[in-house]
Amino acid sequence: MKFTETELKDVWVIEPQVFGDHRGWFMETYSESKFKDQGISLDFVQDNQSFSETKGTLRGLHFQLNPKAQSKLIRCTKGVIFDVAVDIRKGSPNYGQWFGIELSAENKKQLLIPKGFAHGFMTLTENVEVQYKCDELYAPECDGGILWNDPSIGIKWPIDIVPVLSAKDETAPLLKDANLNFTY
Ligand SMILES: Cc1cn([C@H]2C[C@H](O)[C@@H](COP(=O)(O)OP(=O)(O)O[C@H]3O[C@@H](C)C(=O)[C@@H](O)[C@H]3O)O2)c(=O)[nH]c1=O
Repeated sequence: MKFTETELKDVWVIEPQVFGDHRGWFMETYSESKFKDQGISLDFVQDNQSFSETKGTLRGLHFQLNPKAQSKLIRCTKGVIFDVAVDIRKGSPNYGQWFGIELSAENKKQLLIPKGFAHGFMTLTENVEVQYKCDELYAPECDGGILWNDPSIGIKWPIDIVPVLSAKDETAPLLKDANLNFTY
């Protein structure tokens, strides 16, 4: 398992060791001890999976507020996504900055997004499955969102289209108007 910290402190790209043989391949997708060796200690309590039919579907940017903030370990198990983390911790030197990476069933990369970050992804193929682990349970009363194309963040989404969005995501607030309770 290879861990690479991104230019956004605390956001990690994790690449598995893939063992191939005549049957196919095997990989570990999470190892408590290997994460701890990197100084990353998380207690995952919920696993999620989503399916998006249409290329250009965008889910995000989402977070849960304290005290139900979530760290997420994200991977794409079918198709390709552009996965994005935005630092929304007030007082962080990277406040409002984003990191994006292609995750795919083929490249098997994972993105680790800590508490205090918003998360979103755009599907770059049809029929995309995304799976992620969370270290806090779903708490709809703490649900929060930021508009996917907030110009103050300036995410460069790879496909220049009006994406397929949920009704909630279409009307999400700008970062400057979002109700946030994360501190750095
Ligand atoms: C996130 C979530 C949703 N739900 C329900 C609520 C709703 O009726 C339905 C669909 O929820 P959403 O529209 O919020 O699903 P979605 O837009 O896929 O939300 C997800 O987006 C990505 C980017 C994330 O980072 C996730 O944490 C989550 O916010 O599923 C749960 O029951 N448990 C959960 O953990």
